[in-house]
Amino acid sequence: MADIIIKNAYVLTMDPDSGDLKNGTVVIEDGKITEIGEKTKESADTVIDAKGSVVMPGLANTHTHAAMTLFRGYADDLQLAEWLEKNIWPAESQLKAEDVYKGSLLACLEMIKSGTTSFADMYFYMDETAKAVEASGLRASLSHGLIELWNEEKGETDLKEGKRFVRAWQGAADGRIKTMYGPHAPNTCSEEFLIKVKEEAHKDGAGLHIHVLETEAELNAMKERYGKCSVHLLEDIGFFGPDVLAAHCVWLSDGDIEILRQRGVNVSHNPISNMKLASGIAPVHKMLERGVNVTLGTDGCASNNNLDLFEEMKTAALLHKVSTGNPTALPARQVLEMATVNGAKALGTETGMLKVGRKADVIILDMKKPHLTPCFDVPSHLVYSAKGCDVRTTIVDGKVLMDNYRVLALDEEKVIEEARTAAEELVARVNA
Ligand SMILES: O=c1[nH]cnc2c1ncn2[C@@H]1O[C@H](CO)[C@@H](O)[C@H]1O
Ligand SMILES: [Zn+2]
Repeated sequence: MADIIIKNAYVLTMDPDSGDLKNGTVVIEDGKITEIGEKTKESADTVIDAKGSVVMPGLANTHTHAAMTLFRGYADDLQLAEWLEKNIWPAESQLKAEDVYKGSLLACLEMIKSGTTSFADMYFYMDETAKAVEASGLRASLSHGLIELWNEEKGETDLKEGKRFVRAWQGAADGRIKTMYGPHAPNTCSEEFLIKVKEEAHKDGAGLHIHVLETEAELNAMKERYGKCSVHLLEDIGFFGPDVLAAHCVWLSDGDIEILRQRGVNVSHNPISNMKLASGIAPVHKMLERGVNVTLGTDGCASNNNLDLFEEMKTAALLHKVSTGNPTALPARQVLEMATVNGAKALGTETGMLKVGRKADVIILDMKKPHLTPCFDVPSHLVYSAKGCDVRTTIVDGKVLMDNYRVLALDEEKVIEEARTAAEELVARVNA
């Protein structure tokens, strides 16, 4: 007997070896997809009639700072340096562990409700984010942010905490939690420090999550300090490999793109954050053309201001059409690939496709809505018309976290209320 059968759905597999099914069935057992077809002979405890719905792989948010939900709308319409150094960092200095728990739990709730089933995070008090992931049922790759700022002592302290975190949580929550090292950026960590972090990550078999060339200011600072850009510095110290997740990658030269491709680096494109902070436009069209694994991220809620990957998909598709002057750039299916298949590859998670043997991270979208009617092309609707709130059911690791808009994994009202109170008290401490 299976655990879950989803029937009568449009099945968007995202599997290059098999097409979509207009009216199909997905069977889930022991956390995995065991059958996909027109019909099944199986029976199951839970049978979901998905008539008028689309079933597809859950989305992967490859760059966020979950607890920054607490700073949603806190410091908008500012330059990145002023935003980060004058507003966000002083506010973060007042953060307590329990704030990070409440903010992360709010983020998990928002992700479950908008179809994101896995995410990559870099922040502080990461035990709390890990506990929130554990409680929520989501899948995540978590790292403690290392901001050395050329202070050797701070570097040591951060790295020690990063290592403790990696060792404490690697493979936790039935393997739903993976850990990474999170050196913040090449302009906030020294060359020597980045080398040390890379060595520790290799020793522990953990990945590396880093911001790269987000702003022109970073590019200029790197050229001044080292006579080369961040990508060349990281290349020269042997930092790059398929275990690296590089967020932003806005200010790339063609040579940089070639390095990222050769090293199999995973790029997290965050169009909304880049547009909001006016950081620039990442050369995503070129990267994809050359075969770089480009994925999608929202960045934190202070620079987005939500975690809805459906919004991110639409923004990516539109931004690269207007920036290349080519309306055929980033078509809907390619954008969906970035948010599913490519994201899963970057996080190393055996998800991202509906395929027999893959882990069952699955979402169901309700298509019987005014803004989704009529429907000639499902991928096109998912990118250009749908919103996260059209997701009615979210399944991770074969467990139903939200059933027909009802969140089972968390107490929704309590999570919202506690995060709201924590955020207000935090801002009161900052202003005191
Ligand atoms: O877009 C961004 N660029 C640079 N830093 C960021 C961005 N968003 C969040 N953080 C900062 O990264 C640290 C996580 O370890 C936090 O200080 C967070 O505020
Ligand atoms: Zn970030």
